Amino acid sequence: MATRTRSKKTCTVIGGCGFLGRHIAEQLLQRGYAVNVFDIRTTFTDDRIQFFEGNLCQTECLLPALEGVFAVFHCASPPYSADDRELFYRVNVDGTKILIAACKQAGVKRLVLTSSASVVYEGKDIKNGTEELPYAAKPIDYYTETKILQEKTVLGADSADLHTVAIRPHGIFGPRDPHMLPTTIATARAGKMKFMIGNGKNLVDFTYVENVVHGHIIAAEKLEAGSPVCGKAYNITNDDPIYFWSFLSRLLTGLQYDTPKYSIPYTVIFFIALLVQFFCFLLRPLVTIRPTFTPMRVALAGTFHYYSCDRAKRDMGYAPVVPLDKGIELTIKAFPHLKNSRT
Ligand SMILES: NC(=O)C1=CN([C@@H]2O[C@H](COP(=O)(O)OP(=O)(O)OC[C@H]3O[C@@H](n4cnc5c(N)ncnc54)[C@H](O)[C@@H]3O)[C@@H](O)[C@H]2O)C=CC1
Ligand SMILES: CC(C)=CCC[C@@H](C)[C@H]1CC[C@H]2C3=C(CC[C@]12C)[C@@]1(C)CCC(=O)C[C@@H]1CC3
Repeated sequence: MATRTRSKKTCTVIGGCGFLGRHIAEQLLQRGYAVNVFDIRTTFTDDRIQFFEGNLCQTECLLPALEGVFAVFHCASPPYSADDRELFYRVNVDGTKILIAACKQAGVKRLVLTSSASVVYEGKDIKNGTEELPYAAKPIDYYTETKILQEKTVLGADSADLHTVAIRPHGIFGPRDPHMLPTTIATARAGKMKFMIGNGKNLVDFTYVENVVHGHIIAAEKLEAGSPVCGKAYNITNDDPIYFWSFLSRLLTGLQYDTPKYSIPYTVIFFIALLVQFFCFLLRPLVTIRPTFTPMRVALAGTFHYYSCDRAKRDMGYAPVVPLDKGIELTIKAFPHLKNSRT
């Protein structure tokens, strides 16, 4: 049972049992806040945290977790790999509207949304992209389509009653990451990490989770009447783009797997991924096949996508707190169970 001191400000983390949400909750505790976690599942226990299990689409579940709260961090979402349009719309779009209304009802004054830098990405190169870029007219998947609608809704709700801000991280990695590192290792274990997509020289942002957390917390602290952060979106990265394949190779070598030795031209593999997607679609009535290399993953692996975080530096004094090399080292250390046992 969480013990509360009157003097402590309380924050609620929606999606606080997920990868990023749990890191936000733990860092808030470190910085002296009391913490509520709201999630549809409970994945860990901590005596200092008050847990609320429920669906954010239900106001009656949300309200008890929002009473008397200083700031709400909204980082709940279905996983980006879920191929379920209806679920994305229900949680990211409808659920976010329900959360905004519940925040207003509970008198919450600050709402920080975890958006994504990919709201402006259409599968084509982005180099040092700023927040001024237009939203993707053709988002690469339902995940991105609903992240755009979610961000517009949250920023549009900014008012004197409820101040809002959207943080746009990119390629989050770190201890307990359930996505990037496990997918990379699973691909290597399946023997599918033999080829590099393109020439390997496409720069991409990979952001250590503690930097993403730091961006969220300083944004919440700045979120008050008259502040430039109200109603705005902010890219939060490590400010140190790296070649996509160098990054993956460092994770692979760190866990003692071989790195890709050959490369295939980007357009060739993109075309193959499109063909595979088409055949999977034709076969759908008979069998469901989930290919590893979808056109979306090929695009993410073969194009430039790195972003400027100058706006966050200027408006909220953001600077990464963990350098990329250190982040990679800490991440590798956190996954001893994924080390290659065959070497
Ligand atoms: N992982 C990445 O590289 C990036 C993630 N993001 C965003 O960061 C946020 C957090 O992502 P992760 O921590 O990686 O994902 P995650 O899947 O680890 O965490 C999401 C959490 O939301 C919870 N959730 C889902 N639906 C819910 C519902 N209806 N009600 C209550 N809780 C619900 C899940 O149970 C889970 O614990 C998401 O909004 C995602 O779009 C943005 C950019 C990059
Ligand atoms: C080729 C191969 C097997 C690569 C493995 C790494 C990928 C799993 C990641 C590389 C770039 C990542 C990324 C995301 C998820 C994981 C990757 C595809 C996001 C789609 C996660 C959600 C977002 O908001 C945007 C991210 C962009 C980069």
